[in-house]
Amino acid sequence: MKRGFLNVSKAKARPLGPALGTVRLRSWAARLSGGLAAATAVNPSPVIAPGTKVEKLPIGKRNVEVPEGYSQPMRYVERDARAGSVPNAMTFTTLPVGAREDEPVTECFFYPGSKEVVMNLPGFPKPLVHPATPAFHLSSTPGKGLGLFSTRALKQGDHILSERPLLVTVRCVPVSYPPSFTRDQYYQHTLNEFEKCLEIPVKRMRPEDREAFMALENSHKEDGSGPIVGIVRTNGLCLKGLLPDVKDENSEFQYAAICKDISRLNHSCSPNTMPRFDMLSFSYNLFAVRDIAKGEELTFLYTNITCSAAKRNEALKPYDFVCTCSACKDPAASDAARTKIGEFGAPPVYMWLFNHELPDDWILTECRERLASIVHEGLEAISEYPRTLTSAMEACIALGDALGASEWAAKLMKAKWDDSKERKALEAKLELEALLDPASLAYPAHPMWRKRVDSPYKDARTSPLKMIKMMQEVEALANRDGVARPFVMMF
Ligand SMILES: C[S@@+](CC[C@H](N)C(=O)[O-])C[C@H]1O[C@@H](n2cnc3c(N)ncnc32)[C@H](O)[C@@H]1O
Repeated sequence: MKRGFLNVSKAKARPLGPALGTVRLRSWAARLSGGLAAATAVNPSPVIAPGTKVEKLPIGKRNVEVPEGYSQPMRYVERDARAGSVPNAMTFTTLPVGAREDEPVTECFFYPGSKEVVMNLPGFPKPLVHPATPAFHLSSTPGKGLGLFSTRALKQGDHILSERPLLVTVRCVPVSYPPSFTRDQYYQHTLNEFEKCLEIPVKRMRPEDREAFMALENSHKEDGSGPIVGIVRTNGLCLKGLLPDVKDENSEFQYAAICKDISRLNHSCSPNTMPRFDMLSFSYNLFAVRDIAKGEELTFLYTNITCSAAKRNEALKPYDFVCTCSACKDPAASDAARTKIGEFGAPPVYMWLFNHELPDDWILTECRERLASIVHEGLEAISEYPRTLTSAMEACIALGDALGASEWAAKLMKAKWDDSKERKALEAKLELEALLDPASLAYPAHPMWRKRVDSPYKDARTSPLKMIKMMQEVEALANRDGVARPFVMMF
């Protein structure tokens, strides 16, 4: 599954979707000079700088000849698995290091530093935790090939499966090439070199894992992709959090993960499941984003689903199918609703907090309307859903309404697929659990507690000093716990 959202805005990049098929390159005119990065390569230009041009790998029928003699020699050296990355060289490794034979493992093709990001996590590797009773099975589905189906009725937030990916790989390899290459030759050369690199982790896989990997769907058989790159482009999920020193949120999406089961999920523009990656166990957990009936097909989003049906189907072209979900079949009303949800995001609680020209119930009315629209469109999987629940919960806290806040906290608790920084901050302090109880001391201790009802800024408009203090307080609240929450101020 390709999740083609590397080159979209931050807000749209948030939903974790399937993704590959875009490749981050330095500008075409600049011509890459770094060598292809194998385990021993020199100057692999590993982490592409923010702001560099994003280009899509080719799709459709192609047959491009590449002159011989420009392929980088691959020298691949096995080192002690416990050893870290080699500076300026890509790393092939198996995680977790030293796993038992019956423990699932992931073959990795990493930029320098990514192995350490994982290995240095306190508590890594945590064992996988599976649901007590199996919740899915694999079966064929008319017109879509294989797919996953529920084996029992599932409630929103139910855990469906856990799995370590078969492969985690960088989404492109920088290659060197002569100025005489055409753009098409350059793309083909990139695909050839990427295939050569990926042969290494695939060869390293356990035989049963290699068999499962090579049996995955390939929708890139005619565009010049080799068999492994084709499988990666068809089945890769965007994976973030593996780069050291990330400054640009979009550059986090430089890895793709290919899974035995999750990669069998078919696309829907109103998906009923969402995976969340857990770095400590190095595994995906798949959750139901709403109630699912026994026997229903489990689905996932391959692309941004808050745009028009025409744009979605354009983005789905690399997967070689046309979506026939109800929103695509009847886009008139759905297109407008989805575009609105995508454009407006979650209701801006920090904008309302001290804006006393807006009524006290303004934010909750907005949240309820937006949630109704999200649920109507079947978009619970997108980040706006938990963010709207968070806005509603925080609004109640700011109004001193612990009972109301605890009801929103219970809804937010079920959104277990939410992997936002806000959610991680709540989880780190076990705050969400505490907020489930309206009598909890977590309420009076909460930084937003009664901020709106006890606001000293009701007459801020008449005092520039108060206005400045108010802006500082909003900023401090929005950026608490080291998390930069989106906030806007409009007065
Ligand atoms: C990641 S695979 C999903 C599993 C795949 N059906 C299989 O048999 O392994 C992606 C491929 O599944 C098919 N597919 C996924 N979603 C689909 C949909 N909504 N309608 C038709 N085909 C779909 C397309 O062939 C696509 O290239």
